Amino acid sequence: MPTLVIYNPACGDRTAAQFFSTHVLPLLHSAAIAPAAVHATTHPGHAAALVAAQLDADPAPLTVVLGSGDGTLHEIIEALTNTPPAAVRAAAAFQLAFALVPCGTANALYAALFPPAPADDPTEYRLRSLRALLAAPAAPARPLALALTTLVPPPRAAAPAHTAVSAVVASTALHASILADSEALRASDPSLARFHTAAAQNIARWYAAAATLLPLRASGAVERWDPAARAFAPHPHGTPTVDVPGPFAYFLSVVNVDRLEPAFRIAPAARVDPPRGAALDVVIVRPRRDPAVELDSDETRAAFAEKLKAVLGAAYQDGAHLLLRYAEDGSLTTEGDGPLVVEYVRCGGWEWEPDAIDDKAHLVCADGDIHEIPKGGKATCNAVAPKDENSGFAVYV
Ligand SMILES: Nc1ncnc2c1ncn2[C@@H]1O[C@H](COP(=O)(O)OP(=O)(O)OP(=O)(O)O)[C@@H](O)[C@H]1O
Repeated sequence: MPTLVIYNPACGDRTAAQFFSTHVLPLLHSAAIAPAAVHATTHPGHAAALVAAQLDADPAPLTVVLGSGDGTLHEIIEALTNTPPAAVRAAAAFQLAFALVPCGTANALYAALFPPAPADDPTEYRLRSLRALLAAPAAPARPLALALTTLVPPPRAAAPAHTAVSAVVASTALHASILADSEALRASDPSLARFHTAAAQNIARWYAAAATLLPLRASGAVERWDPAARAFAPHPHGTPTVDVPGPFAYFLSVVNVDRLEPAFRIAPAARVDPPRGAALDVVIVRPRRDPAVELDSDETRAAFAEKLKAVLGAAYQDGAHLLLRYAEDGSLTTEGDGPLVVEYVRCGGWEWEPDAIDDKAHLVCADGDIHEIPKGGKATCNAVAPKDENSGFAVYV
C-alpha cells in the first residue's frame, strides 16, 4: 500500500515540520516504510490536491501520514467525497487510511480516538496513530462515519444544493455563530482569545428555527440519552421522526468523536456507548424548557445565558452537563426529576429550517467551515458509513 506523508507547517503552534523531521520520518525509516512522497503544504487546499493527484495516478488503497489539525483532514475528506479523482470514480471505491499526527490547535478527532491521560509522554502521545499503522495488520484502520450536510435552496431556486462533509462536527446555533465570528475577528486578534470574544458576543442569542430528527438506520428510531440509566432508549416522541420546535440556544451534532477539545466532552456516550453503524450524537439546548423562561425579554435571555455557560462549563467536567436539570424555579441542579437541561439524542440525521428573519440561524458549521443556508431553504444532515471495510476513510487507532 503506498504511503504519502503530508504535514501542514502553518497549523497549531507551527511545529509540525520539526516534529516530522525529528520523530515521524525517523520512525517510518526504522520501520522500513519508504513514503511515495513527503510534502509540507504551502496553502489551503494543497493537502487535498496532493491526495487527489496520488489517487489519480494510482487508485490503490492509500495510507496518508497526516500532520495537521482537524481542518486539513476535513479539507481532504470533503474534497475527495464531493469530487473523487477520475481514477477513483472508475474504480468505484477506494480506501484512504490515515495515521494522524496531531499538530493543530484542538485536534478533536485525535483526542477522541486517543483520550489523553495526565501520565502520557507528550511525544509518544502524538505518535500513537503512527504506531498503530506500524502494528498493522494486527490493528486494521478504524472506518470513519461522515456527516453530509446539504444546504438545500428553496423550491425553484436556480442555485444547486451544496453538500458539506464533516468527520467531526456539524452544528448550527451558538457553535456555528462562535466559529463564524471568531473567523471574522482573526485579523484583529490572531490569538485563541478571539473564541472567547465570539462566545461572549453570541451566548445570549436564541435561534429561530424548527428541527426534525431522523431515525437511525439500524433501529428505525431516534434515541434519547437517559442519564439515570446511562443508556439510550427510543425517543418517546418518535414516529419515527421527532419534531423539535425552536427557539434554540445550542444545536450541535458530532460524528466519530465524543469531544471537540481534549477536555470538552460534549457527547460522552459516543465513546462509552458507541453507535452501531452511521449515527449522529446531537446535543440540544432549548430555552423554553427552562421553567423560569416565561416572557422573551433581554433580562430573560441574559439570565438564560448564565445557565448555558454553566452547561458548557460542565461539559469540561467529564460530560457532567448531561446530569443538569431544572429545579422548579429554573435554577440548575443535579437532584430531583426536573426537566433535563440538555437534550442528548442519537439519530440518523437532522433537518434544520431557519426562520427567514433570523440571519444567524442560517449559519451551519461543518468541521470549522461556515456555510449559510440560502434564504427560504434548509439544511439536511445525514450520517453515512463506509459500505465495507475496504472503502471510505479510516484512521489507524
Ligand atoms: N501552508 C499553509 N499556510 C496556511 N494555511 C494552510 C497551509 N496549509 C494548509 N493550510 C490550511 O490551514 C487550515 C488550518 O489547518 P488545521 O485545521 O490543520 O490546523 P488548526 O486550525 O491549527 O487545528 P484544529 O483544526 O485542530 O483546530 C486548513 O484549513 C488548511 O487548509
